[in-house]
Amino acid sequence: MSAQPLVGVIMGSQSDWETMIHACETLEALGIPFEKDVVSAHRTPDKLFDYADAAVGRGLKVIIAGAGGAAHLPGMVAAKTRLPVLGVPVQSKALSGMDSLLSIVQMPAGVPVGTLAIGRSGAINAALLAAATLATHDEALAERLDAWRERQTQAVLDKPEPGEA
Ligand SMILES: Nc1c(C(=O)O)ncn1[C@@H]1O[C@H](COP(=O)(O)O)[C@@H](O)[C@H]1O
Repeated sequence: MSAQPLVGVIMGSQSDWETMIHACETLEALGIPFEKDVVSAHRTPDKLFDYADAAVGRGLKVIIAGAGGAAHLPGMVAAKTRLPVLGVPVQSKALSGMDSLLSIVQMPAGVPVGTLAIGRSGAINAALLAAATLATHDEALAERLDAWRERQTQAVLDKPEPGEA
């Protein structure tokens, strides 16, 4: 997207993309400019510090951070910026994402990370929470978000009854 990104979507590894794509697709559907990048607290710590330090100045309003396993990325970003950080636990192979969830959720008081559900649902909901946050100051986005919610409701209502084709 060419407009000034308002949401930064970062992930610990390229391998998280199959989860984090759902956050990006949701932001895209809502017309929210975003950027995406791989940033790792473990593998690229200097890049993480630079990213978090520069985030406010670059005009980002919310950061969505997805990571799996020893998922320190969201917490470390939150430690370095006052922007709201939404953490998405990526489903890990060894422990099905419980490790990711617990690594992200149990932050010490004073350094908040808004922790979402494991996997695709969490990625989508992170984007929706980012949208809801931005929509408090953006009437046009608020209308797009309302329309998105209405379409979701209608899609459920339009489904055939269970057991029907
Ligand atoms: N949890 C983190 C962090 C971090 O928290 O900084 N950096 C990479 N990772 C995670 O390692 C997992 C395996 O990564 P690879 O597939 O690259 O081996 C990924 O889910 C990633 O988020």
